[in-house]
Amino acid sequence: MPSISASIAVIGAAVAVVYIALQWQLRATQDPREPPAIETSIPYITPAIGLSKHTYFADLRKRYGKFPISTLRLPGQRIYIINDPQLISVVQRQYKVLSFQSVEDRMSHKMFNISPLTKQLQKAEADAWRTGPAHVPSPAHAQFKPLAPGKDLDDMNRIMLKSLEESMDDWVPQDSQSRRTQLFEWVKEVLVVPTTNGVYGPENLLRDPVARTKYWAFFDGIPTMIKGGGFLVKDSVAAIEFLSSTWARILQNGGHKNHSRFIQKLFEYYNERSFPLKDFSQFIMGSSVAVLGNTLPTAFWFVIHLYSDRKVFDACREEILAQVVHSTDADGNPVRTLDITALKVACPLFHSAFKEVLRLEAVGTGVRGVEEDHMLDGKYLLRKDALVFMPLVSQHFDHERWGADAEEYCYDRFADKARPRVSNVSFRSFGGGTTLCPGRHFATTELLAFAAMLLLRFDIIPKDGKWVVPTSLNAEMTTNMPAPDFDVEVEIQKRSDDQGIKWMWKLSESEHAAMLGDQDEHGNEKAQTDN
Ligand code: HEM
Repeated sequence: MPSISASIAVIGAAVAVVYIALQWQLRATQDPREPPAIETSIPYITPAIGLSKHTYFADLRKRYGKFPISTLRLPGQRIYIINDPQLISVVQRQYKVLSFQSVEDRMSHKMFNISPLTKQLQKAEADAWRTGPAHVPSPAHAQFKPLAPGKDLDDMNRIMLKSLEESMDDWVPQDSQSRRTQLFEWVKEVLVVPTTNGVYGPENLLRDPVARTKYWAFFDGIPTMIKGGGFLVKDSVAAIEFLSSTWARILQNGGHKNHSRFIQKLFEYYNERSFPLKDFSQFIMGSSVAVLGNTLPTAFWFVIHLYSDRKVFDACREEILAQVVHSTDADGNPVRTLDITALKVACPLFHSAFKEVLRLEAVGTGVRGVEEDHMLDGKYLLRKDALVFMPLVSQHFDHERWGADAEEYCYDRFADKARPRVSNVSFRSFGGGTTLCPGRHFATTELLAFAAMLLLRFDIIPKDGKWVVPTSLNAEMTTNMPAPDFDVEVEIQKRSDDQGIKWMWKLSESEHAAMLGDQDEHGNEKAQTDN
């Protein structure tokens, strides 16, 4: 029988042989024209472990400096990490070869149980767009048109605002002056219905509390499903089945006509192309992740930053108050009216405080799929089927562009004319290029309106009188805007100067202000009209 030391020697030798073989294989399969490979100390394993946390990208920058582009080799997958803003612009211009559409299609295959026919149809649509003329919209763009500024978006905004207004009287119970609550949970509870009422319209499924419970079960399982662990999150899979079959029943009976233009357009898109109903009702159900996934955490961080610093609170409240019109109703009771459009066009500090939340708190990564071998900027070979990652932290925390205070919350950063102007490519919370988030106008209107309503009518006091702004180190990479690591217990109080006042919230103008980050289809910046 071999001694223990001999066994250890044999195992050690085997490990060494495997290690050398992996190192050899990694080098042999890495084309010298590809970006340099990093994190090769244990080939394939080191980056796989690192990528389990979003903090990995900041960590890589600390260890490797401001590298422009590098390769991470994972088992069966290459990932090119790009930090250089010039290269990011080049990526955005190559939107057909370095495609967001292919990432969306891959994700849908990981989350949903869809038929081979639907996969074929998805591929045919994507190929037709990729090889077609420049003016042909991508499948996603054809589906999400109602979110662009225009009548459909105005209708969505109005329904969302009405819904916010109707729910506001219950933010604190009507027979009470205050309520104690966990802030993130509360924000989610009060915003989920107005947001989805706006997007889905009068027959919104998520008005039903059972459907909302199912949505959260689905959402919580996404990170595991994406990693191929669907069998570990049976509740999520069952929730998808429940929600999508409910959608299928609605659509089968023509119920989409009672929903918003957004849903009608999605239905028309899939139906005209003969996608099976069972499959596309899963996609329609899944759209709720795009709608809510980033919106709800952004609302939480916005509220925390507005209320946790008296200076920010006072400056923003004062600016909004200046837009409030005072009048009386027929019985002589005080009426105050706020035009929500003014929050975008006449409240530069408040608008800046919002953008700064998006800049500072975002942890996500822009992702693109490489459709064919491609020489990026004529310099770096990107191999077919690899992924391109553009981590937000590399852009948002760059001292050269944002200043030495890049890691701090400076609410007036975007309104301060003394600061140098930063390129849109460096502000990536809504993504960039042709795939810039189409829901950004809706989300911005809603979150500014929600925060203004709070500032004007409610005080928020932390449990022990002292604000603790949570970290988000443990957040999943499912969304760009993270959930906090812990919730914050607060008391929400009706303001003493708000008794007996009737509030009117109106939306006078159609969407017209370009968001920071806007770029045209070539990745060039659009003129800024909102600063
Ligand atoms: C604060 C809230 C939001 C944030 C931070 C956000 C952020 C993003 C980001 C980063 C992307 C990927 C873009 C890229 O990589 O180029 C995206 C895509 C998308 N978002 Fe949003 N989003 C928000 C709210 C919304 C809302 C409310 C909707 C719908 C009403 C929405 C609909 C979409 C859709 C449909 C896409 C896919 C676009 C495409 O395929 O071209 N988003 N969003």
